[in-house]
Amino acid sequence: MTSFQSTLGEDSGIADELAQNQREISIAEFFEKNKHMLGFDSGARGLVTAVKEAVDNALDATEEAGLAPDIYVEIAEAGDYYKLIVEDNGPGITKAQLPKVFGKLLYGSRFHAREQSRGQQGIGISAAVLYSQLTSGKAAKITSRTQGSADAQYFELIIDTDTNEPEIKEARETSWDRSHGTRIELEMEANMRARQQLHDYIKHTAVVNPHARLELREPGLEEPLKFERATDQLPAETEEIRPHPHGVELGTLIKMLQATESYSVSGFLQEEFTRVGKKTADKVVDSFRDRHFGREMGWSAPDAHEDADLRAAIVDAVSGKGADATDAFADTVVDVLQNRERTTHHELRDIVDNAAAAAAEDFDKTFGETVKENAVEAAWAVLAGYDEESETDRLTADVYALVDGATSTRKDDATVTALAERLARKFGTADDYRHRTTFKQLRTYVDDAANATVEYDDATVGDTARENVTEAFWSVMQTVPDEVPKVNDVADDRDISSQLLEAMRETDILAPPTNCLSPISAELVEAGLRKEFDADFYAAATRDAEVHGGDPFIVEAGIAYGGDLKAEGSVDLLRFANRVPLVYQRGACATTDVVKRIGWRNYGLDQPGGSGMPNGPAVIMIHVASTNVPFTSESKDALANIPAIEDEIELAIREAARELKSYLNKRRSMEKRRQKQDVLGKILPQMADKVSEVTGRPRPDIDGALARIMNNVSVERELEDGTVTLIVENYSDRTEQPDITDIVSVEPQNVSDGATVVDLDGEWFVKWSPSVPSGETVKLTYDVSDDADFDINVDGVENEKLTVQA
Ligand SMILES: Nc1ncnc2c1ncn2[C@@H]1O[C@H](COP(=O)(O)OP(=O)(O)OP(=O)(O)O)[C@@H](O)[C@H]1O
Repeated sequence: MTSFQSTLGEDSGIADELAQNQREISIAEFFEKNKHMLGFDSGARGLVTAVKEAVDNALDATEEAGLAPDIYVEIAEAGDYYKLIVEDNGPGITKAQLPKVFGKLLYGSRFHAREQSRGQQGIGISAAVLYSQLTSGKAAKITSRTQGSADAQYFELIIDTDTNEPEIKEARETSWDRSHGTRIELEMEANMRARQQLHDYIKHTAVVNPHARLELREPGLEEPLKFERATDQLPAETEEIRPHPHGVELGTLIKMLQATESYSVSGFLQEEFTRVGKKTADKVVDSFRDRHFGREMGWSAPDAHEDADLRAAIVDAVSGKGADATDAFADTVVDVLQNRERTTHHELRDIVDNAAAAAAEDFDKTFGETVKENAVEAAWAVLAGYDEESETDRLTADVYALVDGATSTRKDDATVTALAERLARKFGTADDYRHRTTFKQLRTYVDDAANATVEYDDATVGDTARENVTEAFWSVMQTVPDEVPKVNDVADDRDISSQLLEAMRETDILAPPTNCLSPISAELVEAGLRKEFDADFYAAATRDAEVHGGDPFIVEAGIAYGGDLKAEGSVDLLRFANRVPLVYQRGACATTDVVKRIGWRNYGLDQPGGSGMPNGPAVIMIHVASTNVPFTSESKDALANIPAIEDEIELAIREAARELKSYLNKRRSMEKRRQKQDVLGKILPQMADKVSEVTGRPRPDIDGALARIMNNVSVERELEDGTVTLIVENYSDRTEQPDITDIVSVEPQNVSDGATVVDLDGEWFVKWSPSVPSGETVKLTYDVSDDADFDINVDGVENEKLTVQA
C-alpha cells in the first residue's frame, strides 16, 4: 500500500493523487469481493446457499401464482465442478424480465412490497449466478415457460460485474415438457461437505411447507429424497400493505412527500399509510401543528372585584362607535372572558370578533379590523399583564397556581413562589406576545426558571418536578388554528418534515393489519413436527401479531419430546423465518439467545448450570413471520436481537413449554406409580404367605388389595354357571368411565344393559363404557353356553391406574 504520510505537508497535490485512484465501485464488483455477506464463503456453503435461494424463489413464485409447489433439485458432479439444477412449476418469468432477474444484482419484485415473502432484497438468485460464474467461469442456463405460452425461453447468461447488467450468451426458444415453470442450471466450485445442512434445509422446508412437494437428487444418494405433499391447502394468500406511520424514517418520509399526489398533509397521511383514516390524520395534523407553531398559553380574566379594569381598557380601545355600542361590546367581551377559566390569544380574537359582530348588528355600526385589533390588544394586555416591578401581578398569580398544583406538597412556598415568578417573567417578556411556545421551548423556560431558583434560592427542583410543571402548562395550552404547511412545503424543509415525523410517531395509531402475514398456525406446526419427528409428545403455540418498526410480525413455536429423538446432548433447535429454515449461524441468532435465557429446569428439561441450551430428547421449533424480517446480514442466516421480537419468541416458547411441563410431570408421577405397583405386586403375595405361615390360618385373599392400595380402577372377571361377570370397582377419588371390551369366542347371550355387540368373523366384541363413581362397583354380565375363550381390553383409564384380573 502506498503511504502518503511521509510526504504529507510537503506536497499539496496528494488529494489530486488520491483522486486519480478514486472511482465508482459497481454493486456486482462489491459482492464479488464480499461473497461471504451473501452466504457464499466456501464451496460447501455456496452450494447450500444456491439451493436455498433457488428453492425459496420457487416456493414464493408458485404460492404467489396460487399453485401447489412441485420442486425438483438435482446436484451432480460435472468434471471439476458441481452442477445444480432447480426446477419449479411456478408461473415462469417473461422473456423481458428473465435476463435481469438472473443477471442483475438488486433486481426483484419484493424489496418494496410490505408482504410476507421469503425473498426480500432481489439479490439471492443473481448472487448464486455470480458465484457460479466466478468459480466455474460458466454461464447460467435458464429455461422458463410462462403459463399459456407454446414454447419456453432458453437463456445462457453471465453478469457483467463492471456494469451489473446481464450479458446474454445465448437466447432462443425451446420446447419443455413442463407446461409452466422455471429451470435453473448453475455450475460451480463446490463439495458435499455440507450434505447434512443441505438435507436439514430440505427436510425443514418440508416441515413448514406441508403444501409443497420436494425432491432432491445428489451424488451418493441411491434413492432421491422425496417429501410428498401433506396437504393441498396453500398458505393463506397475503396482501401487500402500505407502510405504517410508526415505521418510516425521515429520508423515506421526505421521498414519499416528494412523490405523493396529495396536496394536504391530511390527504397524504390517509393516502400513503396503513391504518390512517380522517380521525387519525386529524390527530397527527394537530400534533404536527403543535410542533410546528407551538401552542398558545391562556390566562384567566380578572374577577369583577379585582382592580384591573378590563372593561375600561376595552372601552378605551374603541373609538367612534358611540357609547351604547361600545359599552355593549365591552360588556359582552368581559362577560365571556370572566366565564372562562383561561383564554388564549387566538380565542380572545374570536371572542372579540363575535362580540363586535353582535354589537354591529344591534347598533347598526361597523366594527372594522383596526378597532378589533385595538380591543384584542387592550384586553390581552390585562389578561396577560405582566409588570416586572410588581411581585404580585396577575400573570404571576396565574402561573403560581399552576406551578403549585404541579409540584409535590413537600416543596415549600418560597420555592414555588420563586419558580412561579421566574416562569412568569419568561412568558411576560417572551418575543411572541401571543405566548406561543413549542413543547421544547416550554421545557427550556421551565429549566431556566428552575436552574435560577436552584442557584439563587438554594432550593431543589428535580427532574420530576420540572417534567410535571412542563406537562401542567402544556396541557392547559391550546393548539392554534393556523393552517399547517402543505405537502410541498413540508417536503422542501427537513425541519418541518421531522416535525411531521415526530407527530406521526407520537400519535397512537392502530397496529398494522396482519393479512400481509401468513403464519403456519399452531395446528400445522404440530402436524409438521409429527410428520418429520417420531416423538412421544408435541405442542405448539402461535402468538398474536405484534409490530416492530412499522412492520407486523407473528411468532410461532413448537416442541417435540421423547420417542426416537436423540437423548444425548443438547436439544435440536429449528429456526425459521417466513417459512425458510435458517441453516447457518445458529449461535448468532436471537432465537438461540432466547432459548438459552429460558430456565428450562422449570419446564422439566435438563439444563446444566441453569442456563444455556437445554439437554434431552427434544426439538424446539421457532418461526418468525414478518413483512420485514430483521436478519443480521444479507445472507439471511440469523435474526437480529430486536427486543420486541425476542419478547414474543420467549412468550411463544414458554406457551409450548408449559404443555411440555405438565406432560413431563404427569409422566413422572405415572412412572413413580408404576414402580410402586411393581414393588407391591411382588411383596403382597409374600406377605400373605408369611401371615398364613405365622398365624397358621389359610392364606388371606389378596385379590383386589393392590387396586385398593393404589386407588386404581379394578376390573375382575368371574365365571359361574355359564355367566360371565365383569366387576368394575373404582378406588380412585373421581368418577371414571373406562371403555371395556371383552372379546369372546362364542356368541354371548343376555348381555347386560349398555353394551354393543359386534360379530367379527366368529369373534364377538362386547363393549361397555360404564360410568363408575368414586368408591362404587358396577357389574357387567352376559351368558355363554359353551366353553369360551376371553380376551379383555380396557381403555380410557391410564395403564398405571388400572388393575385387570381377567
Ligand atoms: N423461480 C422463479 N419464478 C418466478 N419468478 C422468480 C423466480 N426466481 C426469481 N424470480 C423473480 O426474480 C426476483 C429476484 O429474485 P432474487 O432471488 O434475486 O431476489 P428476491 O427473492 O426478491 O430477494 P432475496 O435477495 O432476499 O432472495 C424475485 O423477486 C422474483 O420476482
